[in-house]
Amino acid sequence: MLARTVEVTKRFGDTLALDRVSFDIPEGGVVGLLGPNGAGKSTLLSLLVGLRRPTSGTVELLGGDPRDPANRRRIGVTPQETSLPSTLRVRECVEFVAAHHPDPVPTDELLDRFGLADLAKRQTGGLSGGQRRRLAVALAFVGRPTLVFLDEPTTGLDVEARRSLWDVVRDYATRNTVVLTSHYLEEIEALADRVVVLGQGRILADDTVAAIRGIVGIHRVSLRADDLPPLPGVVSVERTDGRTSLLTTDADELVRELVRAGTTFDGLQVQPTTLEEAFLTLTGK
Ligand SMILES: Nc1ncnc2c1ncn2[C@@H]1O[C@H](COP(=O)(O)OP(=O)(O)OP(=O)(O)O)[C@@H](O)[C@H]1O
Repeated sequence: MLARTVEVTKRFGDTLALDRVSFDIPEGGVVGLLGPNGAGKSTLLSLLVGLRRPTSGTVELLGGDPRDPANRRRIGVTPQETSLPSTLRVRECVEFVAAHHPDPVPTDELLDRFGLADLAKRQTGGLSGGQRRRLAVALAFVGRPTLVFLDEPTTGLDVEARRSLWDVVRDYATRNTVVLTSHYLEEIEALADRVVVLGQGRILADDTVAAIRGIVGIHRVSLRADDLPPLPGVVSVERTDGRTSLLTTDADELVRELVRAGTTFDGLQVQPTTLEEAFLTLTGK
């Protein structure tokens, strides 16, 4: 086990950012943390990497305290927002970080791996947002970390840059371990086998990507009808202002069944649900 939290709660004043979160990071592969804005993903990472202390509960990193520098030296982190000294050149940034590690990746190799070789001499202040983001992610890998934490690593990257970063992460995770956060199931699907879904500070699901995909495939079908026949895949029903709203795992089949049953209805709408909505419905909160 590389890291774990046990019954971890984190409060910021009145805000309950994490609510009794227990979660393990075993060795090898990619763990995806998925959740909407404010779910607690960044807070969870900040506790795991020793930047913050939990209000209660315990956090372990590499068998010890995440605040111990000896443990932190073996991890790599890219926070959600990074500021790079604007007058330093790209190569100088990498060399600066490399100087803090006993066995860093050679600078040219790292720049090449992250598609930064042509930018080596540029000052970071002149880089585009996406180029800066790529450098910030690259810096997490300089020290050959056992465990890498990436908070929304591909924010601001174009499709090509995103795909090539995915390749690097995937390759790294064949020998080491990566934890990454994202709002997008697609990103996690491209990289991780396991997804931990956070919502309102709680773990809503911890499962394979395939299982989570099934849950997120839920749609909201809403319509006006007096009487509804039994319908397939329905996980919840709400009635407001004369409209009925059904959450279903198979919207197509539900609509076919409505027609087949000769139901009288109007105002039909089919919408994808948000992640949060899908999970909150399923967990009955
Ligand atoms: N330093 C802080 N002071 C006060 N509240 C905070 C602080 N950091 C986080 N929070 C609150 O804790 C909750 C969880 O925030 P967190 O940043 O962990 O969410 P997130 O899942 O990373 O969201 P996002 O996807 O927007 O980055 C939010 O309600 C946030 O407003």
